[in-house]
Amino acid sequence: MVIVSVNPYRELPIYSAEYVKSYKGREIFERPPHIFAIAEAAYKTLKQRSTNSCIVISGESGSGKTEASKVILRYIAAVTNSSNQTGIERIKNILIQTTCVLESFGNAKTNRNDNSSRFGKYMDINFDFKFDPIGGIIRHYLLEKSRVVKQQEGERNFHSFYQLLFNGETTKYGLKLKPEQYNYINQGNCSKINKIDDKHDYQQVMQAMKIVGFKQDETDTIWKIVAAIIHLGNLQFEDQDGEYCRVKSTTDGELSWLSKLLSCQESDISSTLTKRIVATQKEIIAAHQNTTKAYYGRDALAKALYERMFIWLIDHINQTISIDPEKLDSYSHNKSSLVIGVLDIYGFEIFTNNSFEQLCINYCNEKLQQLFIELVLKQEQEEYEREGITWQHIDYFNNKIICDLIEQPRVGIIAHLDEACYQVGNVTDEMFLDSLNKSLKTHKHYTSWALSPGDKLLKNNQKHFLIRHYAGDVTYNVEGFLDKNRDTLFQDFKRLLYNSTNPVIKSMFPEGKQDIGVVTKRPQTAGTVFRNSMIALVDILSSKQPLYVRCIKPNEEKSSNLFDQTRVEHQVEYLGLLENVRVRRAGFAHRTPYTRFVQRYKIIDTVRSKLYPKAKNSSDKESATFICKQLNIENNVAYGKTKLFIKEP
Ligand SMILES: Nc1ncnc2c1ncn2[C@@H]1O[C@H](COP(=O)(O)OP(=O)(O)OP(=O)(O)O)[C@@H](O)[C@H]1O
Repeated sequence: MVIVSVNPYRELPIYSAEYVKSYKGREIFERPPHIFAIAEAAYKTLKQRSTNSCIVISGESGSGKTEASKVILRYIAAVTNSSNQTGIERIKNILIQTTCVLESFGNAKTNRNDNSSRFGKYMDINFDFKFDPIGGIIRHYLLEKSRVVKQQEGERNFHSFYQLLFNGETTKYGLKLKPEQYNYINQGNCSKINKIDDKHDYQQVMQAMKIVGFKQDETDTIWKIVAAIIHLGNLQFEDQDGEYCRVKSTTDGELSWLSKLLSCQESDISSTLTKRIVATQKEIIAAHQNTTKAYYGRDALAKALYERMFIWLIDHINQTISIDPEKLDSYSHNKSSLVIGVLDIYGFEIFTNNSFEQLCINYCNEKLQQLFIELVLKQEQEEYEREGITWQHIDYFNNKIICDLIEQPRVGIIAHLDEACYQVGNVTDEMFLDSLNKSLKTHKHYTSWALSPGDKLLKNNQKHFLIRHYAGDVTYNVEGFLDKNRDTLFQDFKRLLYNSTNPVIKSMFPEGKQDIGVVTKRPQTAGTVFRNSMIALVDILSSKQPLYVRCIKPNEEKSSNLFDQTRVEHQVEYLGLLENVRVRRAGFAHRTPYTRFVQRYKIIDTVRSKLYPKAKNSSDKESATFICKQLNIENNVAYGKTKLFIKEP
């Protein structure tokens, strides 16, 4: 089942209680297309067939995925349990409020969307045997943490930073300067934007955190971390003879504020930022860092702090909403609860400068498109062939070749990146690009400046490679790829924060417990972790009955050139919607095994119903044929080997 949702970019009066009522309990074909209809279909799948389903929301950045996911959550909350049982009401409320918290810490203004999700989210909602929500679990995917220290022109850091700076209580965090004066906040030159009221949003987040169950000291710690990162960005180093450096003393006392906010000793912070503890076979020494290395370490610390805090937030939410396995017995008959999953993940994006994160985001969208092709276009057509139904094959572009290009072991882009990261010696981003060029020079969906110097997208971009994605060509700048893939946080920083006297901060860095000199296993690279998480996500989605929301970003009001393909046409094309309609129109919307069909509809067989189960002498297929004849729907059905196929009325 697929619904196409075009972002209206304005409030429409179509989500009211009246609308909920008009979709509740209705079949999908009874009412006009609506996100509520998809949510209702998922809920019906659960109720009528005791089958888990998932709603996959996809589309490019800014097409309305997050808004659609919120509409779905609100609908499910509205149609379930109205008897006001406190436990269920509490869960429903928390599920809705988590969105507000996650948007504050995981969303940011980009050049494509003022409220863009910079992480992926998959939420399972658990239902009990009365089909009421009893809990849930959120899985998260790669937060774009590089944004914490670097933003492109016209973009902002995560909303949380501005919510803290504009809420009027900044003095308690030592934030006395204007937002434009903080280095981690001001790079996009747009701290304040018209469409977002940060002060108001801060109040809402505080309220939501309370409802979700954060204790006061936990909420305080979260904002202290955000404030500490802002201070960290203004911390400067001064050179001492080219080899050494020290923290520059400033009038704003960043170091002392960092100490207060992170509950760590000022001297420990300073030495961790300027020295690196190295254990040799004989001794443990503190190696001095030059300013370049110190700034690198400072940025790594800021990114790690934010990422760990974000993961801690989600873990904490999960602890509040996840169902206790011990109690599953009282919720369900078979020790497992029924589930509706909702996937809202970052959409396909092309910026002026695309980096490692865009490669991951666009790879994720390739995987989702592949799943759509597998489930909606490929399997559908294969089923007709398997069942022996006459079928005219409908062609479509299969993007598996692009998924392979990125994810294949040994030869894919991620494998090349890992290999470059694991090599000893001074391996550079350019060397990684060379290895791609050598290995992928004949690949239809890969090129680079060295391979196609005449390509207009690659002109003068010697450090870029280009992937011909299903949704368009994207050039990626390799600068920083190795570093982002290694994703190293020095043990010194983990030790520093593990020794914080704030228990929440301490709990975010458990590896800091390790003694100096202990050799640990090499962690997986960011690229491999992401690839594995995408493969696992596809497995989760494939195990459920999928329903699709395909979001479309509308055309600009003033389209620049009438002869250009419009943005909507482009999306319709790459999303494979035309092929989807063709398969659907030529095919059969409903199918059911003969046994189940006869079991359910034998009552309609007025001639022979009294004879059941004796009419079983005839096969289920014969009985089904008989029933269809009586209903006079023969022209709309096809008889497969094991299933009856029925067209839309
Ligand atoms: N159904 C809707 N009604 C009104 N406005 C909407 C609706 N859907 C989206 N919008 C508007 O479009 C903006 C972008 O939508 P949204 O954040 O849901 O996009 P997205 O597809 O999740 O993008 P990203 O991939 O960047 O996270 C919203 O902030 C809102 O202003």
